Amino acid sequence: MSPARARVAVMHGVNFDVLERRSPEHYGGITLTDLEVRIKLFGRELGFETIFSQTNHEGEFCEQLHRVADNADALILNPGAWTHYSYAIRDALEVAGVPAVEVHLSAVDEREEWRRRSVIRDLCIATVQGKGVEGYREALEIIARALGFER
Ligand SMILES: O=C1C[C@@](O)(C(=O)O)C[C@@H](O)[C@@H]1O
Repeated sequence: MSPARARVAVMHGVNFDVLERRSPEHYGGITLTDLEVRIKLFGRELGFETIFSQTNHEGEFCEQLHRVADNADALILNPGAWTHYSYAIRDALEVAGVPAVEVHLSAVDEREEWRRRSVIRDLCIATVQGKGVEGYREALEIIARALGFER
C-alpha cells in the first residue's frame, strides 16, 4: 500500500537564486520563490509534499543528493549549467537511490551546442525541457505514474 503523501525533493542548482535576473526569453522573468510556489501547488494537486532546495555550491548539491532518500521518495532536479559537465553531480545522483526527473525551463536541446549535452540524462527516468514552469507539473505527473500514485 502506498503512503498517504509521497514526498518529492525539488533541487535547483547554480544561479537559480537570481532567476528573475536571467534571460526572460529563456526563463520567463520569474523569481525562484514564485517558481517554488507554483511547483508546491502542482504537487498538492497530485497529493505530493514538495521539499525545495537551491545552492550555488556543487559540493553542497552533491551532499544533498547523498541524503535525498532520507527525506524524499523521488527527485526533480534542475542543476542549471552543472547539467552539462558535472561528473561529480552525476556520480552523486547515481547513489541518490530515488527515481529522478531532469527538468529545464528552457529547451536546452535547441540552444547552444554545449547545453545540448546532459551528463545526468541517462540516470533519470525522464527529462522535461522547454516547457517553463509547466514542465515541473509534467515532471510531477511522471513521478506520480512511476510511484503508482496516479490520482
Ligand atoms: O541555468 C540554466 C538553466 C537551465 O537548466 C534551464 O532550466 O533551462 C538550462 C541550463 O543550460 C542553464 O545553465
